[in-house]
Amino acid sequence: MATIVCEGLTKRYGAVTALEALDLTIAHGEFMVLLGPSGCGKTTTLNLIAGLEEASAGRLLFDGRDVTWLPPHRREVAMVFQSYALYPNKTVFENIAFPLRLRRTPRAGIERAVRAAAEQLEIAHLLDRRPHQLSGGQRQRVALGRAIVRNPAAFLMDEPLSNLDAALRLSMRSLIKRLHHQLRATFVYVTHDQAEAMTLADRIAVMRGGLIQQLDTPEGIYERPANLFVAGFLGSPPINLIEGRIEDGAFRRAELRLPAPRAEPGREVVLGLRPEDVEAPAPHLIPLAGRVELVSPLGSDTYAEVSGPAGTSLTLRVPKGWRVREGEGIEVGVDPARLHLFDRASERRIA
Ligand SMILES: Nc1ncnc2c1ncn2[C@@H]1O[C@H](COP(=O)(O)OP(=O)(O)OP(=O)(O)O)[C@@H](O)[C@H]1O
Repeated sequence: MATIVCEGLTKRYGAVTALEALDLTIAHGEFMVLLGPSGCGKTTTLNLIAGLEEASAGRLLFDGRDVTWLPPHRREVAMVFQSYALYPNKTVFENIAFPLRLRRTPRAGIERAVRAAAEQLEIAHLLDRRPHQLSGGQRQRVALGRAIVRNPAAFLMDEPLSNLDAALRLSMRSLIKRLHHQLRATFVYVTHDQAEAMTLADRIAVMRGGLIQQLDTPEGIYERPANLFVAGFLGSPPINLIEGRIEDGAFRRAELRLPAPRAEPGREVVLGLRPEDVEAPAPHLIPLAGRVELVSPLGSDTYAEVSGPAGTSLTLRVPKGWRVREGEGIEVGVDPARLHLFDRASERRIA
């Protein structure tokens, strides 16, 4: 296990700043997910931690020890890539055994470690095969096995599941979560998939443009997004964002009026309402009415595109048991405590 500390970690490629003075502490045994759109600096961060790239500025500490200039093989971290990076001519056994052969581990030790990892990953029956005789999911298990036998202080994973189909991604996600519980090692995991981030992470660092936008638990990020970018990036279907102004302790946009007691008057704001934060109307809820334009039944849930008050277009989750039809009216209730409010200019959360 290792605590990983990034202190002002910066990476420039010529004029491009891929990572801007990143401060991040990853605790012993923590599952940290770096989440963000393409080009936000996730892979750069992981490569710097692995030692595959050199920092332009800043420091990297493992358990208090400065490793900024240590070569990758002396960092005791294991990297797992999207592409698996297996040796095509070696068997599964030899692929997993490879790092131990490099270390000149005695044969009995190799045999024991490879078998144990293969059992853990449920690929013990595949040890004699070669990579081309395996499915994508099995190949990724081999890559994980090769990482496990090294017994590293930290596992670094760069989009390890993105080459797999949806069903397999789900089962591999569970496997990785189980491995984290069993191994009790520090995991740093890069993805642009919000569902993967939410289900795996102890904490998520949401990144954009080489900067961390928010660092919090999955619940914290979802319930209290720090800014408009984070609010829009997490949630499927995405959060409804409505521009308006604060007047008399309320959010106002034409005839639409919602309580916003904590915001200062005159402020230009954006109101956030998650599609699932509506329910059947009730006395303690604010009524919200509109016309159903489109119904999307997804099996477990049904969503409606609704033309709402003040020219808004909203996506709402239809309350359980309701039947809604396109072209008809709909009225739901909104709990004011579930609304999000952001400053329009700074895009930061107000309440
Ligand atoms: N070797 C390089 N030379 C020049 N620019 C680079 C290099 N590697 C990365 N960059 C730039 O640095 C920025 C961050 O890249 P990085 O790969 O860390 O992003 P990412 O969030 O991992 O994206 P993706 O999900 O697409 O892999 C991008 O603007 C990218 O174009």
